[in-house]
Amino acid sequence: MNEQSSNAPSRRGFLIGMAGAAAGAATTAAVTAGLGAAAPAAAAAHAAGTAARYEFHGAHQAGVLAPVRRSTSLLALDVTAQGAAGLTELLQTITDTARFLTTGGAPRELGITAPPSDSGVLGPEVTAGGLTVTLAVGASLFDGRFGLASVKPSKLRPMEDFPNDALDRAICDGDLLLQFEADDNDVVIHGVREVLRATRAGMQLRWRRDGFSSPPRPSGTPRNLMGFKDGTANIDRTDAKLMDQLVWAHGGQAEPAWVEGGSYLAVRVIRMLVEFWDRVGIEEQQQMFGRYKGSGAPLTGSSEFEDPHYERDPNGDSIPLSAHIRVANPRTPGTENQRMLRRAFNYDGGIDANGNLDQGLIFTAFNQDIERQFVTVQKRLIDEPLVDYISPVGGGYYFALPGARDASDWLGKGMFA
Ligand SMILES: C=CC1=C(C)c2cc3[nH]c(cc4nc(cc5[nH]c(cc1n2)c(C)c5CCC(=O)O)C(CCC(=O)O)=C4C)c(C)c3C=C
Ligand SMILES: [Fe+2]
Repeated sequence: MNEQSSNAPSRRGFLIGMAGAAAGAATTAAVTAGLGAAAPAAAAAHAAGTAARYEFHGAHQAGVLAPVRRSTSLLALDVTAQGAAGLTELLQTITDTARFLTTGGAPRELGITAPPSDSGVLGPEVTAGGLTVTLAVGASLFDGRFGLASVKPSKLRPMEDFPNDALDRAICDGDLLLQFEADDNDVVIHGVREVLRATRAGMQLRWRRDGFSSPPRPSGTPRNLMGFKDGTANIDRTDAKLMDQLVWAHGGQAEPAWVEGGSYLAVRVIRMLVEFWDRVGIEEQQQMFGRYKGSGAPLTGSSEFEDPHYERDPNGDSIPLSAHIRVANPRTPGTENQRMLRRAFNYDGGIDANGNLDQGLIFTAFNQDIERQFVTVQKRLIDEPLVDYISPVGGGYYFALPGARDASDWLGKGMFA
């Protein structure tokens, strides 16, 4: 990793830099955003020109339950470090770098002859900027290269092709997935650059997709690029009991002990055929989702956050039986434990070879059990009318590691216990 490049700081040197960083953080006007009140805190801090900060240490990685922020980058990587020792050093370096970036502070001075220790993209002082860095592992990490085959999370596997998928395998799976998320693009890009710089000899980029979330237009939940509010009926991330039932994996008979506090992450890069979609009448669009485009209200109601009433609409006269929300969550007894924590981002990839817009959704969802939740729901959605207007092209299944509990801990340590 870093010692391969004479310009890059060693891990030990990097840790020395941390001391300055921590001191610097205390002098910034940072707002430590509690997870529950994080969205208003982040918005207020942003308006005031100060930066939100999410606590790096804890039983869980902060990026899982933090509110969706405006900018994200997902990077899938393959590990090139050798053996358990090489992987250990890589994970420690990722942890140390993420700890510094999400805390903020002054980068280490290396003297005038060496290249600077930081790109300077954020100026002389690194702002936390509402950054979270979430590290997840893919099934291929457990293939035997690192002696980890016996501790693989039991449900982790490469992502299969579903009917109607058009997966480009070059943008699927990977040993690791890193998700950077922050209030602004420059904070995300800075984070990506610094983590890749520190780990250049230990891992290789496999695919990357950048995304964004819209501000409320005009209020409530952000909109996707089909113009619908996306995230309205999500599960309540501030409900700790619910998160224990639906998001956090638990070590025990079915899972290795180290997975406690982690979560299965489904990522789907789903292209939207926006040129076709924009020619569909509003009535038909709303019937496909089961919600009003303007307000986000279910077609059985009038305000965004009221529940759809399927019991009053058994034949689908208001919300068709094939509507996206009705198929995804029929709200029938026995389907409650299929719910998942969705975190959707829009992407704009420019144009394709035919001159069509390459836009879509980076669908991400955290699950306690990827089979019981994401896979079950995805199978139900196979024949929904919306499939004519979308094309899943990439993604994968990953396991978001439990959090680093303190400054001596590192992400993934439990796998080696
Ligand atoms: C397998 C899971 C899901 C995939 C893949 C998925 C893709 C997808 N979704 C939208 C737009 C919307 N989805 C909405 C709700 C919704 N979607 C899923 C699951 C998947 N969606 C669930 C579980 C739900 C919640 C249903 C409920 O509980 O009522 C909505 C409505 C607003 C909301 O609640 O978020 C929209 C809009 C797109 C465009 C898309 C693929 C491109
Ligand atoms: Fe959906």
